[in-house]
Amino acid sequence: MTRTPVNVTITGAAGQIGYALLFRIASGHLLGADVPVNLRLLEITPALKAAEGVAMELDDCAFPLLRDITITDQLNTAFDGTNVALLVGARPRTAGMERGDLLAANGGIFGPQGKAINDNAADDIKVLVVGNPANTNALIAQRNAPDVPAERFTAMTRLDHNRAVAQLAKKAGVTVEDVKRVTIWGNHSATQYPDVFQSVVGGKAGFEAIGSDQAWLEEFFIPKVAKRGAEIIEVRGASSAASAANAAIDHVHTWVNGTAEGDWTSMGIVSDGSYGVPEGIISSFPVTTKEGKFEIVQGLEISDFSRARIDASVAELVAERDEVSKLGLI
Ligand SMILES: NC(=O)c1ccc[n+]([C@@H]2O[C@H](COP(=O)([O-])OP(=O)(O)OC[C@H]3O[C@@H](n4cnc5c(N)ncnc54)[C@H](O)[C@@H]3O)[C@@H](O)[C@H]2O)c1
Ligand SMILES: O=C(O)C[C@H](O)C(=O)O
Repeated sequence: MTRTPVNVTITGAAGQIGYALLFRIASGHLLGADVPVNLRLLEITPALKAAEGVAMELDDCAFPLLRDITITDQLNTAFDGTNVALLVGARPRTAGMERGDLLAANGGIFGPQGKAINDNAADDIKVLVVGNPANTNALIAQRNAPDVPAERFTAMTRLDHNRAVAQLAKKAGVTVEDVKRVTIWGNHSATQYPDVFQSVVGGKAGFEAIGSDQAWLEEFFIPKVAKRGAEIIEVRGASSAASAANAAIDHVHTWVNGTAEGDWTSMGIVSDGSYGVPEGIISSFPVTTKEGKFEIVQGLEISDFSRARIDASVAELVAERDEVSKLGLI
């Protein structure tokens, strides 16, 4: 194999999502079965030993595509020549913490990481932020990387997208491949709006395919998808890990390799003002991707029902942006 390896940096590499992610990256699921990778694992100092243990297991898999593993607690080393950065490690919310405290704690992580990406990463860097609050953490990183094109910073709403697809397929009695054009709008939080009105399910308009069941949509589907993260925490006793890692793989794979003809995906991206979402915030939109670039799907008709829900989630993002701005993080 003669291809130059792609440098992939994973922060929080010794955590739950890291453990579910690394083996799939090393076996070719992120970038393709013919793309060799170098892995850069960034962890906080106390977790370096655990990261070494994960690296030992990666070695023991003898993955043909895995060329090199670097384990470090140094930002400049972690992002040196990085082509793809998966920013997973974050400060979780703990008891008694207000939103402002959480944003400030994460600002201390994502600001310096953005700067290190700015100063060290490869010219074609693509960044996916998974660590919560993902949209605003991505905004902080992006604003601290003024030399990197803003569109290279994205936040993960693919897990929400996949959750919506799965619920729609179940309701309509079709397979997940038969569910297309679902959109997650807004924030990766309970205010997000999973939109079925543009979707195509089993070849029919999505709303028709769910029996035009408005009550199911409002009382079951929307809260089920928007609050699924909390439901997983309650039932599993820990936040989603394998499904989050799977969504991160899907997000980058789709970004690099393109969306299927006639379909789209959902990504948290810097708004260009489309659909009335204020320019500059990182909000989820319907996007198509091709050759490593994405475009917002334009011209969708937005009903009053959808508009109110998009606006509510966007208002939350604006409030988060204002808060991190007040804290001097952007
Ligand atoms: N966007 C989504 O859809 C989505 C879904 C699931 C989870 N998440 C979020 O992903 C994050 C990680 O989840 P997890 O289950 O892997 O958590 P985890 O606690 O198991 O692992 C997090 C890891 O990050 C490391 N870390 C903390 N600060 C760091 C820093 N400054 N630099 C490098 N590493 C650092 C920790 O040492 C730990 O190993 C959480 O914020 C979680 O809420 C997001
Ligand atoms: O970690 C969380 O708070 C939940 C997570 O973002 C999820 O959607 O599963």
